[in-house]
Amino acid sequence: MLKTENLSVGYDNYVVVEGINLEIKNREILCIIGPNGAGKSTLLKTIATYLKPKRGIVYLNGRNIHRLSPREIAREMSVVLTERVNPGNLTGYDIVAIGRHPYTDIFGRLSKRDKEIIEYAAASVNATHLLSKNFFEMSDGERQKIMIARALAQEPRVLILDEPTSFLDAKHKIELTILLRKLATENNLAIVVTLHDIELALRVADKIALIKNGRIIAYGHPEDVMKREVVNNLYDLESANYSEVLGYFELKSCGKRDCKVFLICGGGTGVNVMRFLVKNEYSVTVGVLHKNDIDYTVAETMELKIVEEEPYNPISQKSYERALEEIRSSDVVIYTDFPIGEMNKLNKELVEESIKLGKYVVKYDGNVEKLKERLNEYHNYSN
Ligand SMILES: Nc1ncnc2c1ncn2[C@@H]1O[C@H](COP(=O)(O)OP(=O)(O)OP(=O)(O)O)[C@@H](O)[C@H]1O
Repeated sequence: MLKTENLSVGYDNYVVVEGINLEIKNREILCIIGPNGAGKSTLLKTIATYLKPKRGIVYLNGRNIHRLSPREIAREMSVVLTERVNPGNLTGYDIVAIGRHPYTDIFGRLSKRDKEIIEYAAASVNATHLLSKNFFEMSDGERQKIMIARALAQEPRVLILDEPTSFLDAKHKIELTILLRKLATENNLAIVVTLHDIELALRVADKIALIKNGRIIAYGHPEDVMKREVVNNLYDLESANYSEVLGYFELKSCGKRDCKVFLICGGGTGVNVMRFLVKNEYSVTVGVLHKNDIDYTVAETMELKIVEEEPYNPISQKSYERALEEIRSSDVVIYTDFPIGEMNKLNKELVEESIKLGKYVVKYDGNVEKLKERLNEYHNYSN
């Protein structure tokens, strides 16, 4: 449907991104990801013919898009940019109806079918209630929905969207990304979209292109592309790490606080405790964790110290001893309500041993406020 060949994009006297070779077929979503100012919008504007390429060609169905007439393009492709539009005193309906212009007569008269499509487009982004509202009275999120409905009313085969989720709340962000997936799969659309939400991109995109420093640094299936080093490098991350298993970031432990905590958990019961402790700059060691435990993944992403065990092996005496050694040098031991089985029963002994050693032992029962109170008690007591 859409292909760029050795494309360079930019403005009057400078190139922003060069050597862009991307291809998107119908039923596919291509997500463009990159830090602020990387050139994502510039690329989309060039594909959408609002800007001329500095070099190279954009093909739409095998034809150079920059040689097609605006009407020819409008019947194939619709574009939603982030720029604020000021359409004057128009209603949501009027705006969505603009999407029908490539199909109406010179007087812009709407047929019965046009009207049905307008209503269908609004309904598909949950914006029916906005059709009678004045555009200038809408919230940013409502405007965004109407602009997307306008693009859908155009019945495009290619849809270009620049940051379509930027003003939407969590529910509508998810709904919109699901809608994009549906439009691609069920309506055979080819969709090019820029998103800052990499977790959503990972979940809906068929292809992903990462832009940094004026070039595409990675391009392919998100599952192949979104590796820790690649994403960390994309955003020059220093205080967080991306995890491909979690599909998101975790803060890195800095351990600035002069309090060493040993956490005994497993099966995901430790995730919230780790997030709380890392946010509050505790120095944390976790164990004994099997390497296939989700708590291990989170701890490893946070770069916590881990006493680890191989998957599906019972905790060995060696790991147990290592954990005990860590506990001896810890100020506080926290344990969660972790499930106990043959593989991790020595973790229960670690809790008992911590009590015998006279450590300040706290049970986390799922309530962070209570955990915080117990830790404050410890701090007041130890001061
Ligand atoms: N109209 C313009 N004229 C000249 N330079 C521009 C223009 N618009 C953007 N730029 C510059 O081009 C570069 C890329 O901008 P662009 O808007 O494409 O980035 P982006 O990746 O979409 O960023 P963001 O994530 O912040 O939206 C930036 O350095 C920006 O300052």
